[in-house]
Order: sequence, then structure tokens, then C-alpha cells
Amino acid sequence: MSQHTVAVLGTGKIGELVVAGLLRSGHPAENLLVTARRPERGTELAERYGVTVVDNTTAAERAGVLAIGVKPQDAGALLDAIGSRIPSDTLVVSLCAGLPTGFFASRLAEGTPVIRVMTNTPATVDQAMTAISAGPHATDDHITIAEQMFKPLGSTVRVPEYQQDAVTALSGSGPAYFYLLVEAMIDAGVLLGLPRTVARELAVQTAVGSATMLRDSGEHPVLLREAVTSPAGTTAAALRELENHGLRAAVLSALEAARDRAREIAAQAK
Ligand SMILES: NC(=O)C1=CN([C@@H]2O[C@H](COP(=O)(O)OP(=O)(O)OC[C@H]3O[C@@H](n4cnc5c(N)ncnc54)[C@H](OP(=O)(O)O)[C@@H]3O)[C@@H](O)[C@H]2O)C=CC1
Ligand SMILES: O=C(O)[C@@H]1CCC=N1
Repeated sequence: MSQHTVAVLGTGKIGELVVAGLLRSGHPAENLLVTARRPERGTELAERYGVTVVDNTTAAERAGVLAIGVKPQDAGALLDAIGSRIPSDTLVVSLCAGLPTGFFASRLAEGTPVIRVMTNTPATVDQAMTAISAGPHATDDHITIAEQMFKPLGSTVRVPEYQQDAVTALSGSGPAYFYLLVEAMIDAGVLLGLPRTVARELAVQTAVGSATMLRDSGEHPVLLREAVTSPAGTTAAALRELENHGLRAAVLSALEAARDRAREIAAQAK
């Protein structure tokens, strides 16, 4: 991986996480190019990471691996501008929600390998969940390169591309659902009279402890929940309210809405 020149086109939140992760994993800064729409963003990235800021065309011509980090709505214009400058042996890795690999392939030279990746913001603390799919012309070796890019940021899994909109709904957007729950628990603690700082510490450590148990025990969440739920106890009273208010149905609808939005983004992309 470190021998490849990697360019991140559109280095916003997710692009920056990729840059930071590559550097943390020992990828040489001199083999890393970034592009930014605003000059001040480029300066910020150069100062923070010691990476080289170039324009999109230069990145397209120089990089062996091109990560597309722009919003899906900006990807068409970007590819229309530089697609013809990307050599067909460049590995194109899309980080974009919704867009199928065919969207990119149709704007690239015939034979260019394309991979679709869906990561998430816990990459910040090397706890990302990244799903990787082979698109047109992507071989096992290309997938391995993508895995080497994302393994330093957390876990990776290979999925068929048709599952990527569901992945986006679950793990791509997923951190936001947990943050919302924690936020609501903090507010509820305050409602019950706890100082906000105490409520925050309780809610965050409870989330961290519960997540660690989920990962490390290998137990089904139902069993972990049952172990907390004493007969005629406090937890059962609370869980009844969550079910009464449709938490489970809300989660099902929420993920369907996210999946549908990914499809809509793809349908609207030009
Ligand atoms: N945020 C998340 O949790 C996740 C996002 N994604 C995907 O990652 C991608 C990026 O999302 P995110 O990082 O949140 O978005 P950001 O808006 O933070 O990043 C996109 C960046 O691309 C820049 N940009 C746009 N057009 C160009 C261009 N032509 N040349 C150079 N730079 C350009 C933008 O510049 P400017 O700052 O001027 O707007 C911005 O900095 C999206 O496709 C999204 O679907 C995937 C998984 C999770
Ligand atoms: O909200 C979004 O569209 C992006 C994709 C997954 C997470 N954030």
C-alpha cells in the first residue's frame, strides 16, 4: 500500500479521516496527495498533515489510487472534468453514499478498476466499520489495496455492491443514531435532576461499556438486555415505554428511509 501514491479528491470530513488514517498506519506523506475546493482548506490540510495539495487534474494524472471524497452531488462534475485524465490502471475508490460503481465507470476510460467503499466517522478513533465492494474491473488485488487503506481505521468487510445502500443506512449513518440516543439520555438525566456534566458522563460511559460488551462478549444483544432486566424491576418499566413509543418500528423505518435516500441520491446524480 505505502508504495502507491494515494490521492484524496475532495478532502472534507471523510477524506481527512482517510488521510489521517493512512499517515497513522505509516503511509509516507510524500505518497499522499489531497485536493480541496477552497484554498484555505488546502493550506489547513498541508499544515496539519504535511501532505501535498494539488489540483484535481494533477492528482488524477499522478496517483495510483484515487479516493473520491466529494459529496455524491459533486461527483459527476468532478469526474466529467478529470475522467479523461485518469489512466486506466488507476484504482478509483468511491467513498460516496448512494452512487453505484457504474456511475464512475461510465465516466472513466474503459478498463479502469472501481471500488465502492462505505466507511463511518468512528474512523477518527480507529473504530470505523468499512464495507468494500468490487465494481467493474476490480480484481482481488484491488480489493486488497482498499482493505489496506481502511484496515488501519477499524474493521473492514467485503460485501456485494447491491448491499451497499443497506450498509450505508446501517453503519454509514449509524453513528448518528447512537449519538441521538445518548443525547436523549443526557436530557432525560437532566429531567430527573442530574447535573448535565454528571448525566453526560453516565450516558457516555454506559454507551462505551455496552458497546464493548456487545463486541467482546460475542453474546446476542437480547441476552445482554435480559441480564439487565430484573423481574418487576426498573429496566422492564423503561423498556415497556420504549416499545410503547415505537422505538423498534422507528429504527426499521429510519433505516428504510436512509436506504431509500441513498437510492434517490443515485437517481438524481448527474
Ligand atoms: N460524513 C459521513 O459520516 C460519511 C460520508 N460519506 C461520504 O463521504 C463523502 C464526503 O462526505 P463528507 O466528508 O461528510 O463531506 P464534506 O462536505 O465534509 O467533504 C467533501 C469535500 O469535498 C470538497 N469538494 C467538493 N467538490 C470538490 C472539487 N471539485 N474539488 C475538490 N474538492 C471538492 C468539499 O469542499 P468544500 O469544503 O468547499 O465544500 C468538501 O471539503 C460523501 O460522498 C458522503 O456520502 C461516507 C460515509 C460516512
Ligand atoms: O448522511 C450521509 O449522506 C452520509 C453517508 C453516510 C453518512 N453520512
